[in-house]
Amino acid sequence: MKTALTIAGSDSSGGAGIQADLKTFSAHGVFGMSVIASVTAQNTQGVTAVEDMSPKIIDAQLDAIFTDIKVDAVKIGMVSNSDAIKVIADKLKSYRPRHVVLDPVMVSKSGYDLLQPDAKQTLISDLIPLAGVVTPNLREAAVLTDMRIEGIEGMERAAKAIYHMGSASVLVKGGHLKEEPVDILYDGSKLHHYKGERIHTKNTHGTGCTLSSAIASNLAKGLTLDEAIMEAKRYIHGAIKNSFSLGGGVGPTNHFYQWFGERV
Ligand SMILES: Nc1ncnc2c1ncn2[C@@H]1O[C@H](COP(=O)(O)OP(=O)(O)OP(=O)(O)O)[C@@H](O)[C@H]1O
Ligand SMILES: Cc1ncc(CO)c(N)n1
Repeated sequence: MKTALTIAGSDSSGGAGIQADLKTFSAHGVFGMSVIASVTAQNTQGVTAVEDMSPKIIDAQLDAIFTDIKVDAVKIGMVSNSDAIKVIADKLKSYRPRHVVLDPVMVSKSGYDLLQPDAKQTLISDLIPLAGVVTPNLREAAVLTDMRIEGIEGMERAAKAIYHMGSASVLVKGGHLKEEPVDILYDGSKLHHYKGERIHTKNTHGTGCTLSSAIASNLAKGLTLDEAIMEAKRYIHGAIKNSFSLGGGVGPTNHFYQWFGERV
């Protein structure tokens, strides 16, 4: 069985973060593992508290996995501070996993800061150069590049600018566009557009985590990056289409509709 590791934050309500990642890996038939970098107290209405794990326990979790198990793909999500980012970068440099998908999580859908402002520079200098693909949303791409991004042309410029920070490729996600949600990849030579059809629902908690974990799962299974993204877009479309209301706020994506029916 292929394996995938998520290095990210825990979402107590199960819609985003580590929990969304592990559900996505399972739905792809990939064995999921986790390194918890932060714990968030969170529900469908917002984040109320965050506690970061110490660099020491992040380091120990990474060693425990990599000294024993072959990791086919790594997905990195919320890592909120510089020290944690540095530990992760050091371990990736020594263990060299084949595929690294970096989702540069910065702000929750409800507006809570998940990346400390002074950690942005460390993310750029230490982690982006180790990524096979970086998957910022519009806002994250704007923060990383200090650019204003409104439409497709801005997304293309941002993808190129982030590529020049050192990652092998960049997928700027268009979920927050006013029009159809097209995602744009720059791989150093070409721009690729992955089109989607907008689904009108309030229940989009965890879409970014789900997409990056689906890409990591597909890479673990041996798909090319282009195939991995196309397949992940198909997966996120179904997961949003079958998303559901849970709690009083933004409900989660649905990973299991393929087995348990169109609606839960
Ligand atoms: N309403 C929607 N209908 C169809 N596809 C969508 C919709 N919203 C987002 N997507 C797709 O979902 C994926 C995640 O994109 P999005 O821009 O929402 O990420 P994100 O902002 O990082 O998510 P999160 O807020 O969970 O961190 C992208 O492939 C995007 O095109
Ligand atoms: C722990 C965690 N990671 C990522 C997100 C995405 O916004 C979130 N809300 N919570």
